[in-house]
Amino acid sequence: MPQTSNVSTEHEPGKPIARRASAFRAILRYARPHAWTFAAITLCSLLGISADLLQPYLVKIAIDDHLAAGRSDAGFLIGISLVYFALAVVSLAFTYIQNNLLQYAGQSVVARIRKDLFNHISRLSMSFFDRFHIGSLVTNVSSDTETISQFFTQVLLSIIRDGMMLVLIIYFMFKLDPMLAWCAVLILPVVGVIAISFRSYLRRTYQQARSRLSRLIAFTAENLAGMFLIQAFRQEKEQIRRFDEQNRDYLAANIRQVRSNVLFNRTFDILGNTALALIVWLGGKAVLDDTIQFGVLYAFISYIRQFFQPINQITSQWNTLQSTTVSMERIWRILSTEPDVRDPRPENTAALQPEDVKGQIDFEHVSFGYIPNVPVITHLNLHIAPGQMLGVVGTTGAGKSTLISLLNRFYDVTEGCIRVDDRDIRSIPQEILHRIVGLIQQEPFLFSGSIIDNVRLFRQDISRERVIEACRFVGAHTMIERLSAGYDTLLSERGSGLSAGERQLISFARIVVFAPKILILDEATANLDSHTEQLVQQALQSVSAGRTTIVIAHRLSTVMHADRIIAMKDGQIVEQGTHETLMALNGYYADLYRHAKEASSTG
Ligand SMILES: Nc1ncnc2c1ncn2[C@@H]1O[C@H](COP(=O)(O)OP(=O)(O)OP(=O)(O)O)[C@@H](O)[C@H]1O
Repeated sequence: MPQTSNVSTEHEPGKPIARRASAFRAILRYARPHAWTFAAITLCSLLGISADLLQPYLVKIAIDDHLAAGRSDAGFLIGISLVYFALAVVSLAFTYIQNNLLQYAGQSVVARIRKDLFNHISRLSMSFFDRFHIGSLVTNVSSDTETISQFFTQVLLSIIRDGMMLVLIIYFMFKLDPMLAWCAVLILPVVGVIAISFRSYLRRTYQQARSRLSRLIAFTAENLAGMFLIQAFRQEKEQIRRFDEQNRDYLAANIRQVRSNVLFNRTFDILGNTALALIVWLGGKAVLDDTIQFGVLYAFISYIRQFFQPINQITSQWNTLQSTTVSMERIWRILSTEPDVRDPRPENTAALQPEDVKGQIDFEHVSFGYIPNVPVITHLNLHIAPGQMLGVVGTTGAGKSTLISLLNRFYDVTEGCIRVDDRDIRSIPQEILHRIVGLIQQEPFLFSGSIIDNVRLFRQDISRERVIEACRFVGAHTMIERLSAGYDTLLSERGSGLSAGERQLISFARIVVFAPKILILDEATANLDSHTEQLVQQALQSVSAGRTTIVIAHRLSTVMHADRIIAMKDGQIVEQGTHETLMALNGYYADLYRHAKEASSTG
């Protein structure tokens, strides 16, 4: 089957470490164009840290070589103070430059990832959207990219800056006193063991919190979209109960995550303080025994304080690193998903321009199923002549919409082929195919924006005059003129300020502007009252002239006047002909017609 998944699902077995590593490498490649900036950040960090770490050493020189030695060289002390001040300024300047560069590079990298992610999702096939929750995708585009941003702006800085700081502190400590330095450094393996043993637990708690948040977002989005239905069926209480349950789950997971983070960080604080106490005791004893000078102990205590700062930083960034690897993996899972429906290779591409298309459609032995081994369409043959209007009827689940999805190449056929003007649609680039085939759905989708932009789908090369002309053509002009700001009226999300018929007329105008040679209406008049349906029917007459038109309808009155009607059942065409010939057959279509009539007279 063509729709076998290329996407790993949440529960996919496999090699998580290898998968995580390849996701990490792939995301890191986004930093490549900024390699020089990252090199400059490293240099600035090195200079800033060196300036920081030289300060205790200067104090040591002042104490041991001058104050303790009883020299009264005020000029020298002033000199040391000035150098100390200059070092502080140098450290500040380089830290400032380094932070600015890092924010610039990090945010640019993430903006690029976000752009690629959105572009990629837009190109993915419908089968991908069948498998992925919209809520999860929203989380991927918004919060996962934000977590990756933290990696580039915090974690990477910590690895560069704190890593170098740790090495330099160890260098200075050994230079001052190897015995005390060994005591400090021996603590490092303990730190390592604690970090590793916490690692998998922290990752698990983080993953749990994330997946519960995704679930909560998906639930909220779905409920907001279906609020009409929830209220109509008085399901508010049940939905609130389910929301509460998921909200509590998320809260519990979040608290678990925060608790384990705090435990992790406090363990490090205790470790740091223990080391400090040890050094004060050992170092103090050594000063009393006169084996080291007081200035050395002072500098050593300063370094040991700073020693735990980078370790603490790196380990606390460890948590962010955990979240980042999860986010990188989730984003990479999407970025590495290949669309099931692909454009043809250049050598297989049919030379077909939308304006030259006549509009002939052929389905040849077409079979298809959404799920492997569950066929929805089987060995279907259908010829539609250019300019013909074809009505498609059938009971629910018969496969009518699937037929349309296949013609649009939202999915690829499993067997057989579909041709437009004798060209296999798999040889037509999708961009061209979608200019040839226009689709009007039962619930036309309108974006937040003006009416003008909704008709021309934000394409600035389509003039306002052309939009107005199209609206006049479908009979929407008077209705639009009556709106508060006419064509510039801003529609709220999904056009909720307009009636179903008005939204439908706007989508007809869209078709006129984009002028596809083949027009598909999927139950486009199902939601309309009879007066609005009449308006839309008139618009349909005007719009379908000169176009091959396929009309899927539950209301058989919509397709009665079609040139030909096909009646579908279980993914096959069981009858076809004009309304009159099908009625004369007194078979499946006639049955549907009678049922529809009875339903409308009792309704
Ligand atoms: N995205 C999908 N994933 C899995 N199965 C699907 C999907 N879309 C449709 N189906 C199944 O395919 C079959 C045909 O569905 P289709 O939507 O084509 O029927 P239809 O004739 O248009 O029905 P209706 O008149 O109710 O819209 C149904 O059994 C349906 O459950």
